[in-house]
Amino acid sequence: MAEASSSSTTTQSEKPVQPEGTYSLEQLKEHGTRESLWMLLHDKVYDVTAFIDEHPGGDEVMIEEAGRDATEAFEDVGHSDEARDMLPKMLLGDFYGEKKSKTKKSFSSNDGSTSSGGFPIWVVPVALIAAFLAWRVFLA
Ligand code: HEM
Repeated sequence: MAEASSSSTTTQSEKPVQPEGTYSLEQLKEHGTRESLWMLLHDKVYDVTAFIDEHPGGDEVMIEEAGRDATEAFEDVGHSDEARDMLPKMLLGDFYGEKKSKTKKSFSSNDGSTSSGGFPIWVVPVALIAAFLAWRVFLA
């Protein structure tokens, strides 16, 4: 009854609210058997349970890709337009969140690079010494 959700102090600090009709990796993983088989193709989640036995490429490959991102496998086969036209019927919704369980891909800008605005501090004295030596050599 009480509809007092004005400025609710949500204690959900980490996770943003998942939009309705979207499916997360966790949900996808829960449907990884032939009893209930979901797969992710091009950021969309499909329920392919009823299609497993009808799949011209066999059920094994489908089960292998169950509950995960099957985009690469699907594209590697070079499925026909006919195959792609079957997809909308099995569509559940959009994918939500990260596809992989957070792979650490932090690019720590390595020192030593002369990239814009950041060269090692020792370059300055070395350059000065080199300049000084060059000056001496040419004047000698
Ligand atoms: C819902 C998703 C999928 C649909 C609707 C689908 C549909 C089809 C269809 C219609 C074919 C017949 C050939 C064609 O028209 O391209 C086929 C063949 C095949 N599919 Fe799928 N497929 C799906 C997912 C997958 C996945 C995830 C794999 C994993 C590798 C896969 C592997 C194959 C293979 C190996 C063939 C046999 C190709 C051949 O013998 O020439 N399919 N699929």
